[in-house]
Amino acid sequence: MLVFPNAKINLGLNITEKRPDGYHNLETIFYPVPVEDALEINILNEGNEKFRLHQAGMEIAGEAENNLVVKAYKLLDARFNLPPIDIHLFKHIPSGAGLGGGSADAAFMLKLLNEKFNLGLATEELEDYAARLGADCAFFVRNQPTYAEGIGNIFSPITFSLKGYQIWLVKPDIFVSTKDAFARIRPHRPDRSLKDIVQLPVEEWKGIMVNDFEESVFPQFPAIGEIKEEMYRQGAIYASMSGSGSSVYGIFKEDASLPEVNFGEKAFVYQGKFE
Ligand SMILES: C[C@](O)(CO)[C@H](O)COP(=O)(O)OP(=O)(O)OC[C@H]1O[C@@H](n2ccc(N)nc2=O)[C@H](O)[C@@H]1O
Ligand SMILES: Nc1ncnc2c1ncn2[C@@H]1O[C@H](COP(=O)(O)OP(=O)(O)OP(=O)(O)O)[C@@H](O)[C@H]1O
Repeated sequence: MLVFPNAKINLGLNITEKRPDGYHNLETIFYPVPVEDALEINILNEGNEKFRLHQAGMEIAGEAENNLVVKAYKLLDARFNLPPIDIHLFKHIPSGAGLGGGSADAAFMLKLLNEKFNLGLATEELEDYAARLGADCAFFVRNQPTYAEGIGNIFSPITFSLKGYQIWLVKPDIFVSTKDAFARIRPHRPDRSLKDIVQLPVEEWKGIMVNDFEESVFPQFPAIGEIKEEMYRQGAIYASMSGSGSSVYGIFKEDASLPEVNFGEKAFVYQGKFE
């Protein structure tokens, strides 16, 4: 069975307060984007290990045991004693990008196992398991536009669509530490909730819908801020960094023609349409 875990972007991100446990409360909107990994599982009929992970595409750091698809398998295996599986993961979503690629893989693995082995888990149960693997992981179970609050783990659905608009996504070869990015922020409550802002026409988002991380990340890594400026120069109706970076997206009208711009040899660039 083969699935295509997709990335997400954050539409706005307000860091509202620092909590006694060191984490931060925030509000953001997760929106699915059609940049995808590929994930396949088959029953493993040889050898005596529980799983084998074959990875291709972009490299990700760390041991197989730490891969979130393996963690997802182990989580359900502990309850259901699953058959051994052969896992093929093709990475296309850049890591450390604020695109949630690892979380998407994990959530899609949970859904895949549920279906392949007829585990009968309801959506809510899948979300509970996903939440144990990462704060934004549960979003990918439903994979619908979602307003998130708390530490990014309390969800409510929102109805609006970017269908028809184009997206231009760039991840430069720059690593931003999420932990450091949070540490540099002075949390504050926004004047207006994202829930309201997102209902305005996209043309009106500029200057109102804000990602608080930009204020701390752009001065440290000016090249990331320059990508955002370039997108506006090229006619974006809205542009922003996603999550704590380092990726930046621009939203363009359906009929805009997007140019080829060199953001560096190692940059990841995607141009496509929202589905
Ligand atoms: C900023 C977002 O990208 C928004 O989508 C995510 O909340 C970040 O999620 P993530 O990359 O999975 O980050 P995690 O691995 O959970 O957290 C990394 C570090 O960021 C800080 N952290 C994270 C989430 C949060 N609500 N408050 C925090 O202060 C903590 O120091 C934590 O140790
Ligand atoms: N299947 C996986 N794909 C990518 N990264 C994984 C995976 N499993 C574990 N990881 C680890 O998770 C880290 C974060 O990867 P991820 O792709 O979720 O990036 P991110 O852009 O930081 O996501 P977020 O939007 O949650 O901040 C990687 O550095 C990697 O070590």
